[in-house]
Amino acid sequence: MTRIAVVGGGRIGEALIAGLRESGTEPSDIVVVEAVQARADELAKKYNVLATGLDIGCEGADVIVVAVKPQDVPAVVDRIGDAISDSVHESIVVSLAAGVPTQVLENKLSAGSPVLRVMPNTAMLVGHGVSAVCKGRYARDEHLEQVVTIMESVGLVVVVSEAQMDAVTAISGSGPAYFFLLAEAMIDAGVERGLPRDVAVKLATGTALGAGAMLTGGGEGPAELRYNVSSPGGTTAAAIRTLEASGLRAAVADAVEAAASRSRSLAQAATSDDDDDENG
Ligand SMILES: NC(=O)C1=CN([C@@H]2O[C@H](COP(=O)(O)OP(=O)(O)OC[C@H]3O[C@@H](n4cnc5c(N)ncnc54)[C@H](O)[C@@H]3O)[C@@H](O)[C@H]2O)C=CC1
Ligand SMILES: O=C(O)[C@@H]1CCC=N1
Repeated sequence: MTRIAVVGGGRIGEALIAGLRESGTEPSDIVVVEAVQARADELAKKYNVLATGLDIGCEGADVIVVAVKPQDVPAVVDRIGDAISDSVHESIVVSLAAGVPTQVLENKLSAGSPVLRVMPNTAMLVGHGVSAVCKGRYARDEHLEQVVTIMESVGLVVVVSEAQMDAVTAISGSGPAYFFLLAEAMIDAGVERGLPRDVAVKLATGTALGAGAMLTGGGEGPAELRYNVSSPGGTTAAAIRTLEASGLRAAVADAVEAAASRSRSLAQAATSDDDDDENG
């Protein structure tokens, strides 16, 4: 059994714990380290897992998942490094943080420590997460396999290079929010057309579920599926023309560039913190 310590029990830490529990991971194989005591207690109760301090949480952990804000990663990994430096047990350190390069973590740990990055998304909560995994400098293939296996228990996994992580973050890390915004807009538009809100919610969310299943069904691609909805001279063609004229594609491209750019700047923030530590 792989013992997993999740450091940071916020939104993504909880999504991981929930997905792991749902997929059958034993509660005794999960430990959560969360700075806010009330939140730690909440997670411990909800998922029947141990909530503890960082030293005890890291002790004997096979995989230590860092799920704190990017800006907090250097300080937290510093403490993890202290906690595991004397251990004979090898721990893999996995960062979920947007932007932060593996090198920042490696610099805080004993020489040669295996570090990987994973960019997951909140759909882990329902077993349909999408995660991209990349190895740091000292991680070997068996470390990669171990992390891929964990993330596969909560959804789909792709292996990428670290250079691709900003783009991944902008597509699948932040991506659920883009679909949620579209769903909100559809619901509000339905209400504007006179539908009761609960009916509009059912229509929009059920349509999202069906469209998602068709998109991931392994059959036709998105353009082909869209053509099949668009009857000649019909309603869909009229709607799509309006969406295109409103600049939907350009808006999506700009949004993805904004997210990737923000990811790059989070890297700079974490790297400068790292430099400060090393210089001072
Ligand atoms: N929310 C999302 O959809 C995704 C988030 N991420 C990454 O996951 C990380 C966390 O994001 P969220 O969960 O959204 O943030 P969040 O703010 O909800 O959670 C962070 C948690 O870490 C805790 N924390 C802070 N310092 C700590 C410490 N020293 N020891 C233990 N716990 C500590 C905080 O109390 C908080 O509960 C970020 O780096 C983000 O880039 C990655 C993919 C998706
Ligand atoms: O918004 C964020 O910064 C995090 C990373 C990807 C999704 N949520």
